[in-house]
Amino acid sequence: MMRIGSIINGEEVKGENREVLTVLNPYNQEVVAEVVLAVVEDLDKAIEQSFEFFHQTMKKMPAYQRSDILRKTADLLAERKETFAEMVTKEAGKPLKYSRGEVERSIQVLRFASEHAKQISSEVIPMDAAIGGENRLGITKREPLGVVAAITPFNFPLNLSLHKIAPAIAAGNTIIFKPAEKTPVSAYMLTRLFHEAGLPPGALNLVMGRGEVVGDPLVEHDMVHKVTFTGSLPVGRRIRERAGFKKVTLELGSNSPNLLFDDIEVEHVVTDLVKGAFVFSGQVCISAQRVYVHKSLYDSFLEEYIKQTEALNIGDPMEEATDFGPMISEEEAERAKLWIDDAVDKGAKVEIGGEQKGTILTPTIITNVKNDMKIIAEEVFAPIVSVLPFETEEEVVRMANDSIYGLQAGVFTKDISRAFRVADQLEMGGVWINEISTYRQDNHPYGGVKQSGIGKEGVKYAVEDMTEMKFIGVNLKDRL
Ligand SMILES: NC(=O)c1ccc[n+]([C@@H]2O[C@H](COP(=O)([O-])OP(=O)(O)OC[C@H]3O[C@@H](n4cnc5c(N)ncnc54)[C@H](O)[C@@H]3O)[C@@H](O)[C@H]2O)c1
Ligand SMILES: O=C[C@H](O)CS(=O)(=O)O
Repeated sequence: MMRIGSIINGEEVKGENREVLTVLNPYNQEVVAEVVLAVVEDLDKAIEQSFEFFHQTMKKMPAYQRSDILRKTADLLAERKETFAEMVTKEAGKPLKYSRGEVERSIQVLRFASEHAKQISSEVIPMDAAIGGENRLGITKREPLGVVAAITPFNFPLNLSLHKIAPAIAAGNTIIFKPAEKTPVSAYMLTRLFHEAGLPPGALNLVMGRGEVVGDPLVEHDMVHKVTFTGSLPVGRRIRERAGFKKVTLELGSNSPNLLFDDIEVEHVVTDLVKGAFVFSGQVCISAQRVYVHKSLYDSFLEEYIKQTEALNIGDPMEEATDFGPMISEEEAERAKLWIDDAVDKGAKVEIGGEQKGTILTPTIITNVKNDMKIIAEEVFAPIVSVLPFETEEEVVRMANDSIYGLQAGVFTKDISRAFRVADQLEMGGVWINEISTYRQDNHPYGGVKQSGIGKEGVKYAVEDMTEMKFIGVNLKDRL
């Protein structure tokens, strides 16, 4: 039996009088590991150590060393790709082929960060642009912040953790890493990997703990300079309220819309949208939740969407051929099923799916939906997609924007003018043209507007948010 704990200054904490959490495989309920959870005293020790290490060592570490460590971590992860992918599948229930995809992306994130560590550059200000600014020199520098608290969700336990840890190291910060309770083993393996690649243990401390126990003390601690969080809206809101003057990045939820105009080839778009709505059972923050289809294509689209959804291979996520596996827990599957029932009670029609047994909720397409239904108004975070007809561009933009969220959208049309016009009007952090909302590359700016979040990730942009700009001016007149 694997038994793991927090890693503070390189030492694993498995002492007495601590709660032990059992990690279960969401597909077959087999025990994956036991985790000894941190108490608040462990957290305090980790933060104090991290603060000390930042001031003594990390902020003086040159860029080439930080870059080397990130590159070596990428190399090690590439060597152990299969072991990491299997662990993500075991603890999160993600089909193996998608876990492999997550590891591939994680390697790239590390490589982007390794390259960017050497590119964090300054600016020379044209001081003589201001009256009296002659004979003055002005430069900016980007300085690391100090201790960064990285709080992460279960759904991409490697990649979304790396979107915080890798830029933090590139920028020269130290990190307190608080992973999701459901997926602590990949977080543990990742932390060990960094240390093996040469990152001094004090630069990355792993604190295993329940959000409701260690969350507030971590976010409120005076020695923490920044909180970067990916997760749900209620927790994000709580963090925002408690963080005080700290810098905060919040990557939260969404009910992403996809807009299909009347000039598209239905078949290919359907293939992408099957993946876009059902990959990892819809537990993706940019999952295609609302699909707006021009009424001239609506019937043919729906028929093809149902046909291709029926062909998904549902089963054990460890099997190579599996497209679709469990949700993270039975409670989550039951919660999503209740949302379907609520919609049906209000007049919606289930076109396919909607059957729940244990952690499996079959891929579900729903029509006849209205804006007051939870499956439209809230983030479903489950394999449920709604298909809605529209007539005019103005109407569909209004429907897509009628949401508290604004993370990412997809717009499909051959008309380039319309594509840009619509992209401009959508209240989103990101808009893809002729690509589904669920697509993300790890080097573009990524982050929501409205209640989808604050700040941007995508390595270069996260580094900006994890550094402080300092101005240094020089009076060059000979006055001394
Ligand atoms: N925008 C994005 O980039 C993005 C990416 C992935 C997931 N998400 C969102 O994440 C959610 C699903 O993930 P989840 O169920 O793991 O989210 P969650 O909010 O339940 O948990 C996320 C993390 O927050 C911690 N936490 C819980 N209470 C806390 C508190 N009071 N203070 C500090 N931390 C606390 C948890 O322990 C976990 O580590 C969805 O809403 C999804 O949209 C967003
Ligand atoms: O769950 C939301 C994530 O941001 C998706 S991805 O890992 O960035 O593709």
